[in-house]
Amino acid sequence: MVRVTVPATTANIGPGFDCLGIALSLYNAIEVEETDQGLIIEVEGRDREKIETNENNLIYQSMLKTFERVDYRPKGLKIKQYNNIPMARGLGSSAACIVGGVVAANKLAGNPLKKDEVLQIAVEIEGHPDNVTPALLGGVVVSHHEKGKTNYVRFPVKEVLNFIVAIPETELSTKASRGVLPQTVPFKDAVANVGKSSLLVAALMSGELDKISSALEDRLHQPYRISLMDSLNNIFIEAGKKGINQLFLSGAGPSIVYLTWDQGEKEKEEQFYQLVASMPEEWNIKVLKGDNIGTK
Ligand SMILES: Nc1ncnc2c1ncn2[C@@H]1O[C@H](COP(=O)(O)OP(=O)(O)OP(=O)(O)O)[C@@H](O)[C@H]1O
Ligand SMILES: N[C@@H](CCO)C(=O)O
Repeated sequence: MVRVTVPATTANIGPGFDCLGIALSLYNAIEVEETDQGLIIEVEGRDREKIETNENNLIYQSMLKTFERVDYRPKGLKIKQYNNIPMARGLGSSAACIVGGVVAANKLAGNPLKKDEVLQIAVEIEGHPDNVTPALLGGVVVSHHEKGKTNYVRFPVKEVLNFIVAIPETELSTKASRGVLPQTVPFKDAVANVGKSSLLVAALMSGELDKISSALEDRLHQPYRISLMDSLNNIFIEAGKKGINQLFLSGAGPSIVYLTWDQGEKEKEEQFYQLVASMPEEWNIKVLKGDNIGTK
């Protein structure tokens, strides 16, 4: 029996659209074993009622693609999922399934694939690299996929960083959230994002955390996405008025991350909690750390 744990991930981190992601201390686990025949899929934990337990299951599909790639044919499979990452909230639930499935299948086949080959299959399935790269590798990953190849640089996420994640009950699929993005943007907005995402990566890598606040502004996707949910709009506007600037939409949303590192921020953190609690929907808050291990 093979057991794989995969971290949640938060992608984009504001301006790093489709190219920046960080692994977080919230995990899904998958247990897989070969059987004599058939397919059994059991699911425990979050959102279990929304998950297909037949051949359409995303973990199974990811395993199948991997087995085909390495020419391995198990007679039957039993898959057990233990889910803590909420689906369709911007925390990389599908990425965790895809990476977990590919890694588990590779292990059952005797590990014929190297890590970068595992990553390649995961990116092909997910369609963008910014969740699956930190899910597999842990840490902060800057990635770009073109001409069938994913180039990336990975570095550790600083221990001092806290990721206060506000998760609404409302779901927002990545597909729907990508559907509201513009085909073109003003040149000045593109230039601003290049500058901000470059500054953000440099600050996260060097530890010059005081540079992060001004580097989190995004003009390519957040302005269009936060209009999808009144509370998202209200939280960003009200937080800005209170000088709470280290907020970003987690991946395609709707979860929001408040990035903190300074013990002196306690009052602002309390104001953030109160702001989220004042929203009409049910929001759940998790205080997470970065994960530097990735998939185990
Ligand atoms: N834990 C899971 N178990 C099985 N299938 C899943 C799981 N999470 C996601 N999926 C599959 O992936 C599809 C997309 O999932 P989801 O809506 O979570 O998208 P996503 O891109 O991962 O967004 P997010 O990052 O918000 O989770 C789902 O419709 C489902 O088929
Ligand atoms: N970069 C992707 C992240 C999805 O989690 C998006 O924003 O659509």
